[in-house]
Amino acid sequence: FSLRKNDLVGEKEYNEDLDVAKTGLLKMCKSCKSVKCVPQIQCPAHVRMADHEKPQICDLPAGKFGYCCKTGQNHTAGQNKARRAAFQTILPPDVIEDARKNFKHLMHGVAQMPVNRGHPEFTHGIMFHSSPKDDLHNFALSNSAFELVIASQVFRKKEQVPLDDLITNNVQVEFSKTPLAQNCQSLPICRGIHKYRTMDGTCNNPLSQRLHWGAAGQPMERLLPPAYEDGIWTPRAHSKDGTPLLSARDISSALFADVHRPHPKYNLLIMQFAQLLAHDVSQSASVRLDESGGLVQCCSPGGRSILPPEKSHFACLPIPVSENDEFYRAFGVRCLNMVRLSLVPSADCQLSYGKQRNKVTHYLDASPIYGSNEESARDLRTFRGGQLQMFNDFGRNLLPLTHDKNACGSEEPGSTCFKSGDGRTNQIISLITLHIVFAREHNRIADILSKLNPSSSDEWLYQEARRIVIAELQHITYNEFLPALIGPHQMKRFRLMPHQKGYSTDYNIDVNPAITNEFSGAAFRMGHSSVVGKFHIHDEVINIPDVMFNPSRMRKREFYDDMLQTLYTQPMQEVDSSITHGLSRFLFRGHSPFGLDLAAINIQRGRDQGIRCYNDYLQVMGAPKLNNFDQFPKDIGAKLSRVYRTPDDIDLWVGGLLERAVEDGIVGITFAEIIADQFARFKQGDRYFYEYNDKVNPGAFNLAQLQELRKASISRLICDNADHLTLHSVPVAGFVRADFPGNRQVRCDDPNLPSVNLNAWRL
Ligand code: HEM
Ligand SMILES: [Ca+2]
Repeated sequence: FSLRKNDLVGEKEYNEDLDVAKTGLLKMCKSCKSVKCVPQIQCPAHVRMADHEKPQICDLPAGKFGYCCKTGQNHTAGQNKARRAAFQTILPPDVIEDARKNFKHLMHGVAQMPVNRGHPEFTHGIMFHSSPKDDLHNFALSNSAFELVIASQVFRKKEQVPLDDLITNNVQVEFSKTPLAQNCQSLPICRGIHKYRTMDGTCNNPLSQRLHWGAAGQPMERLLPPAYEDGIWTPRAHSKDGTPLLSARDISSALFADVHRPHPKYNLLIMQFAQLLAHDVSQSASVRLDESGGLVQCCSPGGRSILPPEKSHFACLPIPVSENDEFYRAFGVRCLNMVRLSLVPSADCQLSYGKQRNKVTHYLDASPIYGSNEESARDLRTFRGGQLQMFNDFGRNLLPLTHDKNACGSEEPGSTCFKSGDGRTNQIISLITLHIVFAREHNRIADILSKLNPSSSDEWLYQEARRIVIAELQHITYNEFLPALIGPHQMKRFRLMPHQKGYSTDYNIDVNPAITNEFSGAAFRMGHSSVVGKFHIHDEVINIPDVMFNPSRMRKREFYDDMLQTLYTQPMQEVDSSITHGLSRFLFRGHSPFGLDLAAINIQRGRDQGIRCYNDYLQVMGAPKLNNFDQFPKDIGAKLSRVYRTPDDIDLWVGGLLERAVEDGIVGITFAEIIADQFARFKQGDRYFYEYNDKVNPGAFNLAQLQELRKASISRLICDNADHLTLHSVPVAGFVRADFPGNRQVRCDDPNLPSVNLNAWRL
């Protein structure tokens, strides 16, 4: 459905906004001096300001006003600094003592229920896996963050700190000046200026206090303050009217049926590309039992019941299943395992709410291909000719194989499991296909560069090919993918379209590129609705749960080409209130008769991440809140009213999916805005973005190279890296269904499919 009637892009409302401006509550300015004119969502503190405090309004390129606003960092920060001195700014010793006691108690009370290999919840755990070393590191960091979070809880209670001050970072207590300082993280050290981006994303922003921005391991940011019940880490569990919220599983089964609704325009390749992007910019980590990465179990065997509190790990957030559940009833399942996300101390190490750790580089930098730290990057290289390792399978280059038994969860001898820069590569076989495309592209480019410049070193070839691959990925994302996803209107308002010529001047040193909880915990999970339950490959029908963490089919000679063809020809599913049972009943089922429910997981995860309810995001975009279920279309309103007490309770992921898609886009307006904000950060906050000149980017492309990179397209990329056994032609518009009017199928050698000419890299 559309919110247009009561908000956002309607011409009438735009004029009304201007009337308000003229009558004086809001001031109008033609252009913003020293600050930028941004859409309201990029100036989110405006919702907490009185009318006379609001920033000046200004015109945005595609209509609707924006705010003159210094934006891009610390959105949840308080506006009223004067209030800060109201409470203690030092941490009293008894708070520290109590915090340490509480922390020890939590760590000793942990349950030791095993999570068995092969079970759906074991496979769910693999989603957060990267390497044994990283598990160890994560365990230590997460414990540090918990000790600080507990200290914050004790302090808040003792000092009676108002919730509002806490969630807007208005309490100035620095742990670095207390005995808890050993839990603080140190800032990275950057020596000189790097021509190439670092593997872990450090040293991107040039200011000394911001060298960690966007780096792997840094916390997720937020658009709005968290919705924790205690302001710190207790998940939202109550309706605005004080009654308990319904279980995420009940909401999932009432609202998200499995209805086949093929998208009239877009194909599955766009779904698959979206997942690769999601993995590039976000990987959270679940809390672990011990240093070796043992998984936490919150349900009794067989999911028969939720473990009682005295046997439960402190990070348990299991999903209750009703006795009469339409699906799980048949198996006697009353509990779906769910463990809360790991936290990380923030760089300023101040008393605050819990901040979730992102394990990968926040930047859009092809980290799933190269890795998010120096060590995993080295592990993927051959150190000859700039090449990445490949597994040569009877003449076809596939990703290298791995023996890490946690990468696919299977211990069967001889089973196939691939290695890449990301621990989730084997999650679904179509994702592996795209990984192979990009890894082959790297090697193809390194090979051409070495022929053009025979005396160049392995390091130069590797870094230069990497820089080109990242540029291609960024260009395809901003030129082909994003316009399809969020529509042309948002592209203009957020200034996201690539330039046709010359350099972009959009770099903004004040923009923190970090992903927001709203993006990774809700908006970009829109992709789960676009997934299809069955792949059709010639006469074979493959149920998706059968190819999750089970990639052996990739070794069939023609499978890679065939899978690519399927991604081109099969439509994606509409992004709406339908989720395939392959995800909502059988997720990671393996050999079990039932699996997990990803829709319920997304809802529960949103509560874990402290994401506010849907209505708050309508407000931050400048749209009125929904006060009544009657404001939704009849059937949706009726269903919603059965699972939520008031419209103020609706989870963001749910509300966003129920909206009608924006014009010429795939997602509704709320997700479109959150996604647009995020991709604006990836662009404005990344010094190494491919369109910047050498005043900004120490590894800038020259103009001739940049002009070549603008020829990159998803279809050229696939053509250049296919086996050409069954795939010989591609549609010109690669994300659009081949049968969509106006889309043409061309042979891979057709000159109408331009190529990036690497002669521009001859030294
Ligand atoms: C193809 C089938 C897919 C499966 C089986 C799958 C499964 C999962 C699972 C199990 C999680 C972790 C859930 C949690 O515990 O919170 C997850 C997270 C996520 N998924 Fe998917 N997903 C799929 C496709 C996609 C697609 C197409 C997108 C596209 C945009 C996407 C975006 C995300 C995002 C943004 C996250 C959060 C990542 C993080 O911050 O950790 N997924 N997915
Ligand atoms: Ca990345």
